[in-house]
Amino acid sequence: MSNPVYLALDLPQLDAAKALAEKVKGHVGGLKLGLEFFCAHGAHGVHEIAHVGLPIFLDLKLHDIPNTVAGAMQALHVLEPAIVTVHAGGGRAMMEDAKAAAGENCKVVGVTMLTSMDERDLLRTGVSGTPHDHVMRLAELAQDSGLDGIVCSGQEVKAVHKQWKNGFFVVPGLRPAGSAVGDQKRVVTPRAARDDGASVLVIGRPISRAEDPAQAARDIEATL
Ligand SMILES: O=c1ccn([C@@H]2O[C@H](COP(=O)(O)O)[C@@H](O)[C@H]2O)c(=O)[nH]1
Repeated sequence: MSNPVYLALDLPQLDAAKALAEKVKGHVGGLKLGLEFFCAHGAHGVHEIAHVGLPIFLDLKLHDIPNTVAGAMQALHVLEPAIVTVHAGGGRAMMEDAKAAAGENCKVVGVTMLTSMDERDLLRTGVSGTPHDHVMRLAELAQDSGLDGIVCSGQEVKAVHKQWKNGFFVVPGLRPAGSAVGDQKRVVTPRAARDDGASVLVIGRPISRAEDPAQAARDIEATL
């Protein structure tokens, strides 16, 4: 089985991001580039990181009208990402058009409810009910829209996996036992997420901020 860990390269400096990716490349299965990296370094930065030789996950969380999101997906073909995220809250037409416009080998996954939010945060956005119910509702919409899978927390992945057997499930908000939680609220360990059906384990600070990132990545790999 290939390594399901994708390292989130949330670093402002391109050189530092490249150096980190080179250090851990033997112990992770892919590299995730998000808004912080893409806003700072754009397509050039993605090409630079692609030289490391691991699959690239562009976590851009696209959320706009269908025509605009489809145009953005088209523009990403040249970067050959393995995975791209859109917000499931963008609705059915947006997700259908995003998937139709994606490159042939690119998985499109819908972000359901950010792992940094809990039930109280959800209520403040005007949505009553539990994170579980909200994630299940958006997972069904993403599946009906033809997406490959969703992003959810490790607290929901078991239930989603039961409902969507061949779905592709990306799980961030992962913390090895004893590590700092930071701004994440719906957190589980990497092992628990994998056991519950996660396809990809997204891990950032527990590796990138460790004194020895390669050792931290090895330690996580050993728990899986
Ligand atoms: O719901 C979500 C969606 C995306 N993320 C991203 O994952 C990483 C997590 O980083 P850590 O340092 O391990 O907390 C980060 O890039 C987020 O943008 C998420 O955390 N939750």
